[in-house]
Amino acid sequence: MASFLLRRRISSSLGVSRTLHGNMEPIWQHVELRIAALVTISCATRKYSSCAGTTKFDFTDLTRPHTWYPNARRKHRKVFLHMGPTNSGKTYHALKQLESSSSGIYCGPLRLLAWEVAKRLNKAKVPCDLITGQEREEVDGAEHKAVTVEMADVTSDYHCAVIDEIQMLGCRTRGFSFTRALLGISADELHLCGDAAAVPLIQEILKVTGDEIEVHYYERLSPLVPSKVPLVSFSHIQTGDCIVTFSRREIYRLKKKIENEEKHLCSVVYGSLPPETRTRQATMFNDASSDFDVLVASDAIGMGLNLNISRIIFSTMKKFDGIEMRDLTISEIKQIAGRAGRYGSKFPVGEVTCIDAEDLPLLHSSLKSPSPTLERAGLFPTFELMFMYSRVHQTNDLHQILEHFLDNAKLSENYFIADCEETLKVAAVIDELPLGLHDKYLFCISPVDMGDEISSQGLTQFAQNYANKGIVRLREIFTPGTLQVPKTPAALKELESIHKVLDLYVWLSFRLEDSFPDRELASSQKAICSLLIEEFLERLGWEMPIARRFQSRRRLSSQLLD
Ligand SMILES: Nc1ncnc2c1ncn2[C@@H]1O[C@H](COP(=O)(O)OP(=O)(O)OP(=O)(O)O)[C@@H](O)[C@H]1O
Ligand SMILES: [Mg+2]
Repeated sequence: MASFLLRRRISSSLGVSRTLHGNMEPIWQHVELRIAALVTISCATRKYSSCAGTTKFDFTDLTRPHTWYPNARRKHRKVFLHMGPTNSGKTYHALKQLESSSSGIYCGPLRLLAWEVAKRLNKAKVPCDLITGQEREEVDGAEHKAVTVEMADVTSDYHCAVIDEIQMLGCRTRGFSFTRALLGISADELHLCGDAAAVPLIQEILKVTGDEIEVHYYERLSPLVPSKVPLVSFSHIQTGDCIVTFSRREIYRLKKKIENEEKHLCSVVYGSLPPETRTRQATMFNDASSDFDVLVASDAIGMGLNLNISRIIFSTMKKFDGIEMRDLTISEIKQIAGRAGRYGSKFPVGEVTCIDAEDLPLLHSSLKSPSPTLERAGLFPTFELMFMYSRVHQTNDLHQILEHFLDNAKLSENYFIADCEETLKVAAVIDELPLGLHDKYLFCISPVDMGDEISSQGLTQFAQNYANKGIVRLREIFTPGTLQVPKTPAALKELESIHKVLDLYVWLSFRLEDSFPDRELASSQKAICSLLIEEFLERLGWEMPIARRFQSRRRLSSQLLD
C-alpha cells in the first residue's frame, strides 16, 4: 500500500462481512440538523420525561412514520405507480412528466442513474442539478434535481417527483431510504417506477397519508426469449453477449477466458469499480465502433441502465449474499435477464441462457413466475429521535443508542427495521473518539466499506485526525503522484480501495467543509485511480488495437497533468 500511511489500529475483530451499504450510497446522509432548535420544538410540542416530567415519550415507537414528514402531509399528493417488468418504459414515462413540470426531483438507486437523468434533462433544455453523496453539480436556473435516493429532499416543495426502482423499499440495508422518499417527498405528483410486486405494499403504506393513487401497468417493449440450450462452450460467445457472475475474481477469470479465444474483448461492470469507470466500461460496450463487444458483469447491471445487450448468459445461478451461498431469487433472475434486448438498441429481441444445462430449469421457471409480493418496507429512526433519546438517557454512545433502537423499535406490520450491521461496526470504532453525537453519526453514515481493510482504516484515520486536530489534510495520509497502473489483480483491488478512501474524503468534505479542505485534490486523485484501473482493464485484453492504446494513454496523461 504505497500511497497510504494508514495506521493499523483498527481492530480486525470488526470482521469482513459486507453489505450493499459499502458500495452504494450511505444511509441517512440527508439529515441536516439544527439540534438546538429541534430540542426546543420537541420539548414544546411533546411531553417526555426529561422535559415535562409527566408522560413518558416512547422514542422507539415507530408505528406512524408518515407523521415524520409534515411538509408532505400538508400536500394532497397524486401518486402514479408505473409498474411492470424491466424494459417496459416505466422510467421513460415518469421522466416525460418530470421534464414537462415546472419543478421536480428524480431519486434513483444508483449514482449512474442520477447522472443519466441529469444529462438527459439538461440536454432537453431543462436545467437540472446533480446531487449525490459525492457530487454537487449545480446548473444555473435549475428547478430540477437528479439525486441518489439517500439525498432525497423532504423539506422543499416540488411539482413533480420520481422515485425509480421503488421495489427497493424491501431491501434490507437501503430500503428505509426509499420509504423515507415515499413518505417524505412533498410533491403534487409523485411517480413511482418499479416491479408490480411492490403495488399492494405501497397501497397499504399510503392508506394513512391521504394521497390519491393511480396504478399503470406496462408490458415489455421487446420480447425476451429464454434459450432451450445452454452455452456449453466459450467458443459460442457472440457480440452483444453479457456473462453474469457474482464475484470479482470470476469476472476477471471469465474475461481472460473469453479473450483467450481471441475473438472478443470484454468490458467489465461490477459494484466496487469506481462509478465513472463503470460508466466508461458500459459506454465502450454500447459503442458499436469499439472493440469491446462483450460484457462480463455482476448484478450491478441489474437496475435501469441502458446497455446494448443481446443475450444474458448466467455463469451461475447462485450468489453469496454476505451470509451464505444461495440460489438467485425470482426477482433477481428476472431483473438481470430483463437487461437483454433493450428497446431502441440494435438488439430488438433479448435472449437469455446459462453456461450449464442444469441451471436452465430454474431460469425458465423463474421467468414464468411473478415476483413474490413485497411484504414490508425498510424503516429506520430519524436522527432527531436518536438525538432526543441520547439527551433523555444522558448518553453519547451511538452504538448503544443504535442497539437500543434495534432491540426495542415498535413497528407496524408494513415495516421492518433496517439492517445496520455496518453502521454498528463504525459506531464501535467512532465511540472511542471524543466527538459529539452528530459528528459520530456523520462518520457512521459515510460510505465506508468496513469489509475492506484499507477503506475502514481510512475512515478511522480521518475520524481520529478530525477529533484530535479539527482539520484533516489529505497529504497527511496520502502522497499524490504515487499511484501506478496495477500489475496484478491484488494491486487492482488495492487501487479500488484507495479510490474508496478518496471518495470518502470527498463525501466528508461536503459535510464538514472547513475540516476537510482538500476536496479538489481528492477528486483529481480519484479520477486518476479510475483511469489507472481502466488502463489495467484494457491491458488485460489479448490484442489492444494500437490506436486505442494511444487514445487511452493520451487520456491518462492529460488527467495526470491536470
Ligand atoms: N415510448 C417510447 N418511445 C421511445 N423510447 C422509449 C419509449 N419507451 C421506452 N423507451 C426507451 O426504451 C428503453 C427502456 O425504457 P425504460 O428505461 O423506461 O424501461 P424501464 O421499464 O424503466 O426498465 P428498467 O426496469 O430496466 O428500469 C429506454 O431506452 C427508453 O428510452
Ligand atoms: Mg427504469
